[in-house]
Order: sequence, then structure tokens, then C-alpha cells
Amino acid sequence: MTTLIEPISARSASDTAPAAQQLALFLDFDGTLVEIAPSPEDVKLDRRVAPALAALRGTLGGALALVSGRPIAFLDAMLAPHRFDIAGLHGAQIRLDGELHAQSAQPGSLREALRDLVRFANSHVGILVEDKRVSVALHWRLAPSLQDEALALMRRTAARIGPGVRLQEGKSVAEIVPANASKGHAIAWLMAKPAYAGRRPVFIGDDITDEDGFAAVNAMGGLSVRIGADRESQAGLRLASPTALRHILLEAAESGHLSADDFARTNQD
Ligand SMILES: O=P(O)(O)OC[C@H]1O[C@H](O[C@H]2O[C@H](CO)[C@@H](O)[C@H](O)[C@H]2O)[C@H](O)[C@@H](O)[C@@H]1O
Repeated sequence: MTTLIEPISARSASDTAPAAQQLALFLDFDGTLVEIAPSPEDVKLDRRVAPALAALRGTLGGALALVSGRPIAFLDAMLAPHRFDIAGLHGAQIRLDGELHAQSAQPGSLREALRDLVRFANSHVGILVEDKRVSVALHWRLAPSLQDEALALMRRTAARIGPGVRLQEGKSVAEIVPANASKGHAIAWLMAKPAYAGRRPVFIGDDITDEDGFAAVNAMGGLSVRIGADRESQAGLRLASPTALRHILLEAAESGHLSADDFARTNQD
């Protein structure tokens, strides 16, 4: 695939800051920092990744955040003892510099809807309900033949709750999330804050929910990188797998250098 970015060194002759100081790095979690697993609690994070991200955050002058569908508390537990800036629940909650700045309210009737979803899961082997309080996910990875039924149930449920929510589809999952939550909004919000402002955003993700984020960084002249080549995407670049990304991140953490060019190595593993 063609590289769609120009080398950072060619972008501005007057810009003498080190390449890493020109970037803001936004990272999705599932399918990006960890491989997709059979169920949400089965994911395994390589033990070198959290310290590498902490080192990279230093290299980037603090401009590093996770942007995920997971709750912040889950990501904190995975990355402990390190704590990062995080947009969780597809942007429904945002923590910056240790402070919770944005938190959508639990959409009306979500509790009631949850009971219906749990009933469906209890009567269909392989269906999992993930209750994230402000949002809820219905998973069918372990029961792929139930995809249509599960998706139809989630569409009906979201419609019944009303305009306060939207349906977010993903890999073998559908989620009901607050209508105003999106990864694109979360990235734009963070990019307006001092630690991130004026930098070139780089967003790396793998799923449908990441497309909003890709569109947002594309609109800001940033770099969008999709893990996997299995479907169309607005992302300008591709990496083959979380392993390929991990190599880049670990190398950058070790060397103390990160530039846009590091993400132009496409389809590698
Ligand atoms: O935005 P992300 O960090 O990519 O989170 C998106 C959703 O990821 C999780 O579900 C996905 O990963 C599971 C574990 O690999 C997999 O079993 C499932 O099929 C995938 O859809 C997570 O459970 C969701 O809460 C996230 O919203």
C-alpha cells in the first residue's frame, strides 16, 4: 500500500523540534495493543507494553492517550501501575492529567434494557453481556450463528431507549452507548488541551468504532493507522497486527525516538 504521509522532516523547514515532540499519539486497546480474544476478560497485555507506553509518554512530552471502548477502570487495571490519559467507553468518559473531565450520564432505561439482554444471554449459549454501566455490549464471538438475532435485539433495544443512545457495532459485538460519545469527539477534545495542542495527531485502531477517530485525525492533518487489512477503512496506513505495532512501540520506547515515518512500515509482523 502507498504511504500517504510525507516524512516529518519535510513538513516544515522552520520546525526544529524533535519529531516526537511534534506528535500526539492516540491508541485503541482491543485489537490494537492486545490481540482479540474469545471473550472480553481473556485479553493478555504483553508485560513490556505498559512500561513502554510510560516511556513513550515522556518522549512525546505527555501527549499520549488511550482511546477505547473499555471503561477507564478496566484499562487502569490492565496497565497498572501506570495511569494514562484515557478516553473510555468510546469517548463517554475522559480522564486527562489524572482528572475526570467528561463523563456521560447513564442513558435512561439502560438498566431495564440490560435485564432483557441478560435474559437473552441466559437462554443462548455463547452470548455474553458486558455491563459497563454507562453502556452495555452484547457479544456473539462464541456463538457466531446468533449474530443476526443478537444484532436485531440490540437494534430494537437501542430504538426503544430512544435518542439518548446510539448503536455502536464492532467485532462480534454491538454496544448501546450514549448518543454523544465518539472516539472522534474525544480525540478532538484532547487535541484542544495544552499537552496535545499544536501537534500532529496519530491514531491507531482496528475496529468500526475507530473510524470516527480516523476521520477526526485525517481532518486535522494527522495520521490514521488501521491494524489489519480485512475491510475498507478511512485510515491512511495499515499495520498487519498488534504484534507489528508492539514492535514499533517497544523500539521507540527503547530508542527515545518516534516519528510519523515509524508508522509507514506497512503490512509487517
Ligand atoms: O475500543 P477498543 O479498545 O478496541 O474496545 C472495543 C471493544 O473491545 C472489547 O471487545 C472486543 O474484544 C474482545 C476481547 O478481545 C472480543 O472478545 C470481542 O469480540 C471484541 O468485540 C470489549 O469487550 C468492549 O467492551 C470494547 O468496547
